[in-house]
Amino acid sequence: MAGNWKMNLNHREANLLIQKLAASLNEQQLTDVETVVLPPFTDLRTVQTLVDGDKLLIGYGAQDLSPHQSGAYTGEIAGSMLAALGCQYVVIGHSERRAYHNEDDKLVNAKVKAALANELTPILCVGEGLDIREEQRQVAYCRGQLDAALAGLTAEQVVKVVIAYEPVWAIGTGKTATPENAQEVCGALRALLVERDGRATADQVRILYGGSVKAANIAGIMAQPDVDGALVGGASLDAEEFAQICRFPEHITR
Ligand SMILES: O=C(CO)COP(=O)(O)O
Repeated sequence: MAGNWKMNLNHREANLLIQKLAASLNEQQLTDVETVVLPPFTDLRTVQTLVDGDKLLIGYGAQDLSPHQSGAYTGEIAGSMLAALGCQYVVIGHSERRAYHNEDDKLVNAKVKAALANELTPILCVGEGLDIREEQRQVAYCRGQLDAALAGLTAEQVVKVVIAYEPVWAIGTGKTATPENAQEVCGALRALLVERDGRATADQVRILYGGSVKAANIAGIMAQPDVDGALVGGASLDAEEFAQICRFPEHITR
């Protein structure tokens, strides 16, 4: 379960949210469900200090990285810098970056390679806009995005990638895809991985769903065979709500 904080919470607020989250989830729950936060860059040192100091079983990562290793790229953050801060994950190709920063498939592919070169796990986002959904082209569109993002990667590298299917029309809108909508595309993405690298590789890759995930709808989404987790935006800013999402196995067995 990964919480994408987007451009919210300064480092003091981050401190508070991590402490509340740690208090809401016991060690068993954090062992059963891998829990990850993805704060703004300026919060990462604070999160690292808390996680290390209190030995919290909470993973963390960044929301973007530069495709370059170092050099004259004003305003950019290199993968090696994130790794040095103990990050395990980095979001790549979020629809907000594709839309507001013109990130295309080629750049997304370069960023995936930069993440892997620095031993960071990419959380690679794909997802269709409303126009594509209305034309019922979501499967082909998302498969195309995934194929382009993974270009040139070996099967060994592909197993290290986490994929997040986030339909743009469901992000921050309160309109969650139905569990069947999520399964349709997540299943098609896994099928592409089978075609590309074989069943054994495809089965090891974790595929997340994202878009208006809340405690109230997580169980239905997680019950789908090709959904292995969630990428949560707004609801991850509320410690108790995010903790409830992370406790989803209890909802499923109930
Ligand atoms: O974009 C998202 C996570 O990356 C989803 O955001 P919301 O959960 O706020 O819809």
